[in-house]
Amino acid sequence: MLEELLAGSLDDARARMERRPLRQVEADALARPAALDALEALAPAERIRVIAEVKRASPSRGELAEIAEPQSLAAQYEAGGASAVSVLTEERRFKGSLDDLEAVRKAVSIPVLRKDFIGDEYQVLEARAAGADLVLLIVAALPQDRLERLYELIRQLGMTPLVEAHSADEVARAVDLGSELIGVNARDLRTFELDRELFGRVADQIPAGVIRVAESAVLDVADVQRYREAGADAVLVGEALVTGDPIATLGSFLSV
Ligand SMILES: O=P(O)(O)OC[C@@H](O)[C@@H](O)c1c[nH]c2ccccc12
Repeated sequence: MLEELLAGSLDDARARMERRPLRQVEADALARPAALDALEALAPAERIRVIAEVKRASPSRGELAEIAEPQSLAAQYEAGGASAVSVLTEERRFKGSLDDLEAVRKAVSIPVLRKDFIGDEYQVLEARAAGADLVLLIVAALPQDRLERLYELIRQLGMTPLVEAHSADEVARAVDLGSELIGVNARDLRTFELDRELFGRVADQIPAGVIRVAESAVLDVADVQRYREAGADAVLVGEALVTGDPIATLGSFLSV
């Protein structure tokens, strides 16, 4: 499944590149005001931080919510105390787009993450051209040399890579990169199975000073509490926010 998702995102990017050549996207990326400092926005604090996700659907959970105006949802996330907004830009299975990201970027003043299956430079440039401050890199989807190249490009463009792992080995690869922001996804993107204990098992492998993010299946306050106790600096939450009252849900998560 992960291979299929990555191939789909890369195909869609190639189709966009026919209309908007790399050099043009690069010029747009470089013309943007500087990216926001996501490491500062997500720095460990007394309270857990929330990265709130704009998510309409997913292959594992199906349709989640009609989100006609991603910018209004994101504004609610900011008002509710989120530290950053994640925007799914994958079109086929998550029903997102780069237009969603651009609209969100205009509506909030906290950092915005491009959440997609990133495999080439064009997608990274597009992210910056649309105003992203952070870009997700999924360790399981990329060989180490490609991971390193994309990681460096994200940094050169002034953005912050969020490096996502789903095993002890993948956490080791994320640490080897020198990553300052590491996400542990409870969901296996190959099988879609959940492992809620994974974060607790690998958290100690992440060096002090690196920001630790627990991702996926954070549905209630007890999940947030469990991750906080296991050492999470932040949680990345989609479903619970798009299917409920975002402000009230954020409030309860932030009171942990
Ligand atoms: O909706 P949830 O279970 O709260 O999950 C959010 C986020 O962690 C999830 O969307 C996600 C994490 N890593 C990904 C990689 C690709 C696509 C999606 C994801």
